[in-house]
Amino acid sequence: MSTVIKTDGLTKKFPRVTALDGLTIEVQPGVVGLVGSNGAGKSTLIKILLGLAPATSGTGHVLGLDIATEGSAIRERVGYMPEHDCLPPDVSATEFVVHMARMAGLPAAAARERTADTLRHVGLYEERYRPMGGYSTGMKQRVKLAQALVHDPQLVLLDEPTNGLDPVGRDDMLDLIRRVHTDFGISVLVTTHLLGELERTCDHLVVIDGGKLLRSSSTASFTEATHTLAVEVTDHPEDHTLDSGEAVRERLAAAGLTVRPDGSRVLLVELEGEDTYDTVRDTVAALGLGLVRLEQRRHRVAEIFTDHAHQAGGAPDVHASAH
Ligand SMILES: Nc1ncnc2c1ncn2[C@@H]1O[C@H](COP(=O)(O)OP(=O)(O)OP(=O)(O)O)[C@@H](O)[C@H]1O
Repeated sequence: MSTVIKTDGLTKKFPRVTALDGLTIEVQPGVVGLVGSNGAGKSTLIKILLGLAPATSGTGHVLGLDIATEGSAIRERVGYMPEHDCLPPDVSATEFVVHMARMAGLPAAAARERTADTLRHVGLYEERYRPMGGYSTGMKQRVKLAQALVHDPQLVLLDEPTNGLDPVGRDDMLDLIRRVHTDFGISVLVTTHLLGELERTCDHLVVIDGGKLLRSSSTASFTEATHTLAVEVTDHPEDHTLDSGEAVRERLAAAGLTVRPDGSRVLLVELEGEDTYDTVRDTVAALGLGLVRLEQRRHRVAEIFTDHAHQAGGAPDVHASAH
């Protein structure tokens, strides 16, 4: 596997703010998430990787090409989906994507053929002949994705592609992004400030905050199992005055386990060994209660920000998504 993106000490200073601060990352082929709160430096990084803006210091390579000197060769091989709405309202998706394909150097016939293919791939059919001003946000995002793919790039950089979409639209867009890689073998770098959504879509996550790298590792290692059991119990079938969560908590604590409540009927129990499961099951049964859930908790990507905020003394403004 050859490295897709590599930066070393990449720094971008604006007069008032340092948008990237000595960023060193390495991105392998696949679907990679670039996660960070608003203002973390994601869009700045993308523009520098495309050779559209110079770095203040540091170096970077995209598909082995130097961002400082080989910007146009990078843009030939890389597709870019910008964050903001940038579609002319009076032209149709077909006209626009054909135009972008011609700009990328495709001959007229190939541009028309590739446009039809990519618009079909992103799920735009009859609507593709209508002016884009009348499109929904989801349709506009699809056109933006199609124009990033039309010249058959090796890598696409997608800046907040789920922005403005409702949960269903978001899931559709994330499925589409996953398929860009599985169907065409194109590598993807996708940015978001919504943490949960990328857990299912990406192989690898790069988390940045204030232009600095917080963590870069496989999605699996972000969500690895913890040593905590989540236990959820039912109410007592007859005794409605019983606080079932509290009753279980007292008995488990008396049995020597470390327990803390997490909401009214959920307890987090430190896993001491395999027999912790049996102790929980027996305790719940002895109280005449039922178990709704008994499972080993997984780390959420969001926790990296919480952990970091504890160390740094402030919480970055990152939103956990509804997933
Ligand atoms: N052209 C510019 N001139 C001055 N400051 C800039 C410029 N572009 C970005 N910045 C600043 O650099 C920082 C990083 O911005 P950037 O747009 O890269 O963040 P982001 O993570 O993409 O967030 P968002 O999703 O809100 O765009 C911000 O503080 C921003 O205000």
